[in-house]
Amino acid sequence: MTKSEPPSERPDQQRNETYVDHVGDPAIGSDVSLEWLRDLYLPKTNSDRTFLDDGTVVYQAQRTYPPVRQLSPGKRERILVTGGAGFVGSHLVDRLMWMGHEVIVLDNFFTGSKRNVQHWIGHPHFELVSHDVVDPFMIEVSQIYHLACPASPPHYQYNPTKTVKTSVMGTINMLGLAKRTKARFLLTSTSEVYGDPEEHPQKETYWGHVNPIGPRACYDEGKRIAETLTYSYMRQNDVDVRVARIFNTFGPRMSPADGRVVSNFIMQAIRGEPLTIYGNGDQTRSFQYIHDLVDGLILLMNKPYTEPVNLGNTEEYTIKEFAESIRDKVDAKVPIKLLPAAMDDPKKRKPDITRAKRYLNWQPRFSVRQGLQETIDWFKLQAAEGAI
Ligand SMILES: O=c1ccn([C@@H]2O[C@H](COP(=O)(O)OP(=O)(O)O[C@H]3OC[C@@H](O)[C@H](O)[C@H]3O)[C@@H](O)[C@H]2O)c(=O)[nH]1
Repeated sequence: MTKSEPPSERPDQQRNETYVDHVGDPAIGSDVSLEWLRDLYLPKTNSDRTFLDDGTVVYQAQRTYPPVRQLSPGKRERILVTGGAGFVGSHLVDRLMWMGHEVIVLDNFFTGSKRNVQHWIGHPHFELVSHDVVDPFMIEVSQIYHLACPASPPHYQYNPTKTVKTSVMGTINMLGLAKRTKARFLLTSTSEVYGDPEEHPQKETYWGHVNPIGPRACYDEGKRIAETLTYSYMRQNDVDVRVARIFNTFGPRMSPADGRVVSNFIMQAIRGEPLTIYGNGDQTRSFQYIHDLVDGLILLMNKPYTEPVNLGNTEEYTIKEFAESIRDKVDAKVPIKLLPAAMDDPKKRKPDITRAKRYLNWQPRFSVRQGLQETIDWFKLQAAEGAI
């Protein structure tokens, strides 16, 4: 693999923050250099495609795959990742592949994209299956990371009944599979189970404040029942379970049409359009960079802790501050436009990560600043290639 330099602009150094160049945990073999990961989504050269002057693109068959660790067959897990072609799923797949495991991805490509995992297609350790988790799926595996579900508010509200079906039937199907194969099962739940929280920051012991009939309910309540199902299978059927409650996460491979705040603001700034704030911008969110989340998910899967665990960064911003910070970073001279507030939009959100620290020895390493720079670099590359 070619050794690449860190990006020329390192704003973290301006604030004397540490520049993260390694992620993962050597104790479980998930440690890897940021260079290796960056080569997958921000390659120095495009070895797999050529853009021609007539506006066409020629994709070439890849001759070599990214290097992966050698793992003895006894240590190699067969891992199913539902939603593995999505934003979070594809980064998780990259890391599991790096670790030397065998990975099977299920995705219905509603919000996921084949392009996110194209660098693994044909690899002897990798399989991509087009399948909707609402329908049962039979396979022999030793671990299941169950991610499949639209996660951005516009996507999950687009077809709310389908979102509920995905959470309920999809989770039953995957828990059934875990029960039959005795696979360890990890549910990716969400900070949205806390609703519009009356406790701040949110601890895992907080029961939440969710409107069961509002526009967000299909996702919030869907994930809450997915958690209920997970612990029912644990108590009733001895399924070995893990539950991660994921807080706002961003990074390369977020779909530009995703509709979440990070991708919206970056795309708007790059296009020179006003940044759209819903409400007055005083609502807060705490944003974590994708590689931190992946570290947390793999640690959780590999530790014996079965209660829900918050995974998120504690750096909390108002949406107004966040808009200004993205505008500065992209160096865009665009106005901010206030739009009506979204119904039931949580007014504040910040994780208490004491549990993750104690039981997983995990805490975020990336500053929002470094993560944003890498994400902006990625969106700019997509725009330059005409992909967005
Ligand atoms: O263009 C935009 C988009 C969003 N926003 C605001 O920015 C905040 C964050 O919105 P996002 O859509 O990014 O994400 P939300 O926090 O509402 O939901 C997210 O929560 C946690 C995850 O499980 C999910 O990925 C997602 O549901 C909200 O207050 C929203 O109203 C804007 O002001 N402008």
